[in-house]
Amino acid sequence: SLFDITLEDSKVYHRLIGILSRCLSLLQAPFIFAASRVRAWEYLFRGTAIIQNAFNEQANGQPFEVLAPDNRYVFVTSAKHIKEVDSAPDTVLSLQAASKQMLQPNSTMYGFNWFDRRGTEGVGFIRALRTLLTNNLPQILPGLTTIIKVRLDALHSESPIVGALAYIEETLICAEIVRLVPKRVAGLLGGILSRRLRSQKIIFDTLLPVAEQRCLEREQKRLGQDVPQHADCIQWIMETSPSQNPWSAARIVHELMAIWFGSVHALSTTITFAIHDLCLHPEYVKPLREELLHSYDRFQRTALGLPLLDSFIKESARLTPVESMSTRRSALQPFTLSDGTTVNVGDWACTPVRAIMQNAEFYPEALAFNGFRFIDQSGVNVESDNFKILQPKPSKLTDVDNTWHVWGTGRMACPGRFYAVAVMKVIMGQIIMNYDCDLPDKVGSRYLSWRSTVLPKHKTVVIFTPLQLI
Ligand code: HEM
Repeated sequence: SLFDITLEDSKVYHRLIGILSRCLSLLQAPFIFAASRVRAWEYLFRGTAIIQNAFNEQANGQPFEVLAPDNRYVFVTSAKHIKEVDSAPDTVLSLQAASKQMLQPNSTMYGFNWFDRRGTEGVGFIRALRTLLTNNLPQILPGLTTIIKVRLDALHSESPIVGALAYIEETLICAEIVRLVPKRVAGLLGGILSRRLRSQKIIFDTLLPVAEQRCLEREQKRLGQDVPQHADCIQWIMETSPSQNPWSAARIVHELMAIWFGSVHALSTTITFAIHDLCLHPEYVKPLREELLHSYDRFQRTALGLPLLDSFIKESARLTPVESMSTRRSALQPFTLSDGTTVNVGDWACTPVRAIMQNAEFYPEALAFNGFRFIDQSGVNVESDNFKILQPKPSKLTDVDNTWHVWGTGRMACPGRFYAVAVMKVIMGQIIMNYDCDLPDKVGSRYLSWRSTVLPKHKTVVIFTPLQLI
């Protein structure tokens, strides 16, 4: 009957549609996969923009995901989720495992291979840096001021000088290569590269005899002999290492190399951007110079003060942070946030530090440079109307909170931040008090972007003119 034919036809039709849509979905799956892989590789070159776009489009207080060739990143944005990440045990979400993946220490730090789990060999370095180094700043700063002053003079007469950052650059490049090649060849390639990298060997060989002497003195002290007193990081790292199983000289040097990496790169880049900002906003030079001439000596003696400079560097770090990703934790076990988002083994939980710091919800006139936005109005006298104190609450560069993730968040926030800020103030202070700076090309691009990191371009020129010559 007509009805039977129609029914039969419609069955054939539906079957055909079914086959067609299965074929399409079979074709679509590889297409979607290929597109997501292309996007993952794009992350290497446009990571900062990709994170920002994902934050703008998807976040709204919720976690969002970004893919890289070797990782899935789950960005958390709300105070609640940040707390959940911070409270996860070190056996589940690990900062050390994330750092290990980033730096590939086995290939870049002279065979150092630290444990994924934090605290396996103690966390003495926290006391060494957060407490002992910070407490000793008043003793360190006068000497450091002299070193920086002499070094700036030398740089000025010999410029351009490069090479001081070779260890950091070689470490990053080597670690990136090892991260991106297939796992089967990563070990072999890492071995070849590490034998060819000279800077890590030079650092290791230079520090080893010093650490050996300190270990010898440790032994002599144990036997009741008189030994020299040392107040420096080598000594503090040695003294805060596990007492049951005292570290060898090589182990101490490895720890120093890891800390060195973490400290030098972020510090030098942050200062470079702050110098650029001084050139781009010259109206800040006068009040900053006045503050320094009036209060630098006190700062040198106490490591405290200089609120205008503090706020200026903070504003520079807010608008040009070195990193767009903070609070990195690699999942050693699956982890689920309270909204159901999962972080699988090998994925990272992290925070979008740049996007949060440039969010108008937390920072009024978020994209405008306001060098004194963080100062406490009651304590400082800034005469010009050009300088707006925009934040509802004053804050310091060393602060850590849910809208300021430059130092990480929660219990693992950077223990070197008090030292880092003091060093930045010494360098910026010496530059502002002794030089006028100028950026001849104010409109050209000054940054390189790789993954979530922004670096100043080598070819960006800043002219330093000594003040007495003006
Ligand atoms: C501008 C300079 C610096 C920046 C932006 C910076 C930033 C950071 C960040 C984001 C973390 C991760 C915290 C987390 O994930 O919650 C960290 C950790 C760390 N930083 Fe810094 N840092 C700087 C300078 C320094 C300096 C100068 C030192 C040493 C003197 C240092 C030593 C460390 C150490 C040892 C850790 C690991 C902490 C842990 O495992 O608990 N940093 N830093």
